[in-house]
Amino acid sequence: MPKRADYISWDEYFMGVAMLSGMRSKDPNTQVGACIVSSDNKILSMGYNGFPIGCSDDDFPWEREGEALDTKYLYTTHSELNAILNYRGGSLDGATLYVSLFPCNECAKAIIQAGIKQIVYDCDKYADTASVLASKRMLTTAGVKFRKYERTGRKISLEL
Ligand SMILES: Nc1nc(=O)n([C@H]2C[C@H](O)[C@@H](COP(=O)(O)O)O2)cc1CO
Ligand SMILES: [Zn+2]
Repeated sequence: MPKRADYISWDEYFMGVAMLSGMRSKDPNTQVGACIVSSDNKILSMGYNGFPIGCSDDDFPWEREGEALDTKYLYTTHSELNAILNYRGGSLDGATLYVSLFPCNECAKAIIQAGIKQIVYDCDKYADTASVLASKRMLTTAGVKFRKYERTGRKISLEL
């Protein structure tokens, strides 16, 4: 009997895990998920965007606009940083980051400093912002490769 032919690819698997992780986010506007993978295809860590541990999802603001202190932006940890910080195994040198939204400049710094060498991203909806332009400049200069995830159109259902 031949092996199954319709199994998911590595890219579908890791981006799928990143997106599943993003589904844990409480952010009402943008849910982001990240998955860090070793060069031999082992999942090392995952993360999603949210407030730091101990900072209640119910007490801190989810607003996008208003006084800076009353918006989420000063308080959220991005999925990529959470994935880096969640890793307890040692070095991330040479790893690949799968992320559902292109990393900002602050996460780019953490990615570079952690030794992550590739990024596979899905959405790039903030491509025109200074944050993402600065991010791409740093990543390119530091030799971190990035490529857009190629959607296959395959429906992956988790209905149980
Ligand atoms: N790469 C990213 N990873 C992230 O985890 N985030 C988080 C921060 C916020 O919680 C949310 C963005 O909110 P909004 O401005 O689209 O309503 O996504 C944002 C970016 C964008 O650079
Ligand atoms: Zn970020």
